[in-house]
Amino acid sequence: MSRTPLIAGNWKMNGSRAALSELSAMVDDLREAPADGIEVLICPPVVLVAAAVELAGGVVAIGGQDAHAKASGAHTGDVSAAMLKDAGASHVILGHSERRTDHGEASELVAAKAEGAWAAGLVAVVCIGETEAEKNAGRTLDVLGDQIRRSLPDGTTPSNTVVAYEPVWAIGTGRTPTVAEVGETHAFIRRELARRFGAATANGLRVLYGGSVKASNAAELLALEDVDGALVGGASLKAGDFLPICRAARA
Ligand SMILES: O=C[C@H](O)COP(=O)(O)O
Repeated sequence: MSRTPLIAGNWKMNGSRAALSELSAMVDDLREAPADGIEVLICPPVVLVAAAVELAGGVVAIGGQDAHAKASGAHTGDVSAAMLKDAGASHVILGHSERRTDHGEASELVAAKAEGAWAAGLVAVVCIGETEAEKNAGRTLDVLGDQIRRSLPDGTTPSNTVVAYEPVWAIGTGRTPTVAEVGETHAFIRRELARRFGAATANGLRVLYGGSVKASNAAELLALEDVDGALVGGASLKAGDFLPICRAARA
């Protein structure tokens, strides 16, 4: 089955209204020379989502970086998926390792948030990944299998969910697994998805790789059979860094 590659940028807690000029540069470039057959998504801090949607003009999809599981209520400081949808977002990142670490988010909460995202009509980009200690203990596949079982709700489909594999130790460090390791891990994830949701769903689900993706390593990672795009952090902040990654994705 052919899966449309998705190149997603996660700005994390970076950016300001002035930084939206980088999004404008991405949009202008992609409008002039469309990356045919590729979807491009930028997830800015929540306060910039509405402005980003306007600037993106449908050329680049805009998403949030987290959302509460519920649609509304007494949850000071939180933002719901319905609010992101209302602001024009189409996707939301859930269960990023920084949320799991900084806010103690467990896989069950991530699954509840995914259901909340679906109810609002957003695509959930659900993140999984092992820590360095787990990798060194030889537990990578166990950890990923467990996160797939508990973070992805029944009802996961290729149209409501994207999976992002991010080895925690590769995030923002400049270190990545070897290309062969990424290929093997993604093949494992695809097999686990098939066990959980059946072959047809697993073959349709996009599985992104994230962790120190940059222009110089994007092509070899994105050429792998089971890698359907990238979740890019640092290299998504500047158009000059991000656009070459988009161009490296196979259509
Ligand atoms: O969500 C993005 C990832 O955490 C990757 O971040 P990075 O590209 O800066 O390593």
